[in-house]
Amino acid sequence: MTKAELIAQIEKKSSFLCVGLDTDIAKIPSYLHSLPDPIFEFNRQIIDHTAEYAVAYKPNIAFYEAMGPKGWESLQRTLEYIPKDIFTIADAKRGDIGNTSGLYAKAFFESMEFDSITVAPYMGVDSVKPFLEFENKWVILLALTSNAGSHDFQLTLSKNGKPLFQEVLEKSQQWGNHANMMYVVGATRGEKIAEVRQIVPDHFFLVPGVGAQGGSLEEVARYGMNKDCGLLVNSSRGIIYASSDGDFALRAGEEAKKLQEEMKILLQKYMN
Ligand SMILES: O=c1ccn([C@@H]2O[C@H](COP(=O)(O)O)[C@@H](O)[C@H]2O)c(=O)[nH]1
Repeated sequence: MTKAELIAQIEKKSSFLCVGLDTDIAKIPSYLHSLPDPIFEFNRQIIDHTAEYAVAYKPNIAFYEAMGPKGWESLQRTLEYIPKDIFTIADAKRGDIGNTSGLYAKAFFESMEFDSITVAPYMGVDSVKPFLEFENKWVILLALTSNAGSHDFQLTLSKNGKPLFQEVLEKSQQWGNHANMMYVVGATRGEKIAEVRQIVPDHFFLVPGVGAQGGSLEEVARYGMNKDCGLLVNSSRGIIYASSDGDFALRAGEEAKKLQEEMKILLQKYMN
């Protein structure tokens, strides 16, 4: 998907919502377990009830890998079911020496046809460049993550006085086709989002951490929004596990709608 197509979706739906498909067999209603592909059936119903409010879906690959070959099948079916005008993110957090990264890229961009993949930057330029060689495909680089452990490295100052997340942002601007790069910036990082936005004014951010992790959607929009919106805000558990009963998909739709309504107001207030 192109950047213009993504922006058009955001405008059309007045939404920058990404629904996280962190589908855990232990958490889905037990009556689905007797079906041939319970994970896909759960996702199908979630997609049916949230697609009008969402501009992106983000299956977290760990949840599917953990199920073995059946999990990969559920993932492929889910990807095929997502409407084609909605942006898809493989949250796989890959990155390795060049030839291996090239095969990760092929797996997620060609075999599976995701629009984007999350990539860890810490092996450097040759581990990221292979992902940037695919037209209209996107690398979403981990910059400042939402978890407490981001203090261990990302927020620690290097010998030239800059935090590592800043080095990642600055350095990655020199890598290959960096226009097709987005950055992961956690919603739990508050005002730090403004610092990130200053360094990369034009790039999209994938922002996990609202909902179950407690990040503020208002703060994300206030500090992170740019002229194109520039944000894809993810909520996984807060939407897909809004109910553990037979009304799970309806409740997911209601949660997605609530977020979309807030987003509509925030777009009017902060998009500049
Ligand atoms: O910094 C990061 C990077 C990725 N994630 C992923 O996003 C979702 C968040 O799920 P919630 O249930 O909405 O908390 C999940 O897939 C994480 O692996 C993140 O949380 N933080």
